[in-house]
Amino acid sequence: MRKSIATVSLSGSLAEKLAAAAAAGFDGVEIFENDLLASPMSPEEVRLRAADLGLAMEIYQPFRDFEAVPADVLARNLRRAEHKFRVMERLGANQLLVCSSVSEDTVSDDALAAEQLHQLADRASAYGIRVAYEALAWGRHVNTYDHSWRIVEQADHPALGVCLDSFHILSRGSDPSGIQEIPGEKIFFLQLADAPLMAMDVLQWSRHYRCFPGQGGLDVAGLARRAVGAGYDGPLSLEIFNDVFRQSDAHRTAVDAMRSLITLEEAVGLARPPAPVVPAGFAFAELATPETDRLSGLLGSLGFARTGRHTGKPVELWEQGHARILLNTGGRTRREGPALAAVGLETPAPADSVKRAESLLAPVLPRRRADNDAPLDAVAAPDGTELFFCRTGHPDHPSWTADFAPAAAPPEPAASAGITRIDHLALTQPWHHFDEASLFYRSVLGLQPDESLELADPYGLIRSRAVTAPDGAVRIALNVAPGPGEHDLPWQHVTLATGDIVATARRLRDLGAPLLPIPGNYYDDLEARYDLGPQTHRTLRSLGILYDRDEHGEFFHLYTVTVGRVFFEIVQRTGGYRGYGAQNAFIRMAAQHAHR
Ligand SMILES: O=C(O)c1ccc(O)c(O)c1
Ligand SMILES: [Mg+2]
Repeated sequence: MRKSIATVSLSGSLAEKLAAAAAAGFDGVEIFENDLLASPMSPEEVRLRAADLGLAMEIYQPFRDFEAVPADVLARNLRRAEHKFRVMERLGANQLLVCSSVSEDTVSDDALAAEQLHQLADRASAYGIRVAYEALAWGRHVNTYDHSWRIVEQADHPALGVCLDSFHILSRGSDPSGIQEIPGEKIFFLQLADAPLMAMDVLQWSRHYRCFPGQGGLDVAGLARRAVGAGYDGPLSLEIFNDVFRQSDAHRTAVDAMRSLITLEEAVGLARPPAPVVPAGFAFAELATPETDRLSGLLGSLGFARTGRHTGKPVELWEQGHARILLNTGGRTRREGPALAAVGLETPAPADSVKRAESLLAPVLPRRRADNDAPLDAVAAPDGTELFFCRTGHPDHPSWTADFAPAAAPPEPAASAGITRIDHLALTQPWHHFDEASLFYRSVLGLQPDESLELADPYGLIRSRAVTAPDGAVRIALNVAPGPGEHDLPWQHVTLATGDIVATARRLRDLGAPLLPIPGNYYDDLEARYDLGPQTHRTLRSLGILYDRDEHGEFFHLYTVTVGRVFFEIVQRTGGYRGYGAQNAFIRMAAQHAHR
């Protein structure tokens, strides 16, 4: 189906919005009236510009407070409408969106509304224009889609239909199944918007918090499926009022928008991009660092051994169990010191992973490799982290590990601390790319986003949302501070799994690992919350291990201090625990501040 976006969803001037929409591959736009009014371009110039960019003028909007009014107000409203029709004629737009009235002039009288909308449609059709009537969720008398349809049906004019907007329908909890009762040719327009589930005034919610489908909690795909099922064949149009998008780069937002629509089309069964290849584990975590001393000391104290050196680049491979860490001194590093720069993901079919990523507009990175290196494809995640698609140690596939020569010095004997693999990675997102990131991981990699959490830090509030493979083999926690401040560059971490946290913790003490001290108050409270037996409570307290549980199992975790932007966490999950110890995050963050 045609893909469209409302200009209100993008930042900048009308010219910039059109350019961004076209560059991202949209077929058309909804022209938001204010964008035209504020533009130095005449309607004719806008029309030409859009045509040059290959963009159709899908609709002109909004026309407000029209229907079910006294005769004198109607006369004024029709006069107002004539002006709009003439502008639309110059613009080359042949549909006008009319929002249900919020005015004090409007009365609750469906017959009157229908009769007046009929008059409007009649005048519009003289210009070759159609009128799409949309029930705003906060409309004074008409605020549900079924009500708007009853009025349109009663008005019975070929140039009058409904505009369905997923936000207005789903935010009120209306049942979208009635959409199938509307004849497809009477659905003139379909606007798609998602939103995070929030308990708040619906107008504020709509004007500030809408987001692209797949980024919030509404079943937008389910609604679109019903409209298509009813026979709707107009464009799928994104109409997103969002405070963050208003100030973000329009080109980037438009790509995010397009990724959302492709994912929605796939969910609705309208398009079949290459299927997602869900990663089967972490191949490695790569830390960019100006020098290796501090990190190699830390890794050694965690029981890692340096097992290889890249044959062509200043990169070291450190291993323990199936956990692999790369230390890269060759890349660009920031003044904050070590940072998580790349992630290797195990995939059964790297070429298919790349195809999926490309079809969802993920930036595929040029291969930076020497001729004799194993081919390794990577895409850039929204925060710039490079994601490599790996097939480690598989006989039918070149393995990235072959590019590493065994370390000159043999690893320290039996230094292992019982770490088996990477459990999860925590990546910090720029605050204005957070929703983009969760959709990216979901659509490009097929990971499932968990619910969004808020974690209290002593100096701020961190929003956190994990994306997880169904089998838990890959988990990535996305964190963000909601505003500027100390957390512009917050910490990232690498979480390592052990099968025996107590044995690992003891071993780390012996190895001199720099562990994060946890306050005694935490353990006093833990005893109040859980009866784990005096012995376990003593052990957790003495080793600085934190504890959590959910309905599936238990979670034990401890932390190292922070080096540069990075720290390590070591965890033991039992019985299928799904979370990340979120309820302990404030203890950890306070301890990190205290330690600095
Ligand atoms: O918030 C509004 O006023 C508004 C305007 C036009 C729309 O299509 C809409 O969904 C909301
Ligand atoms: Mg709308």
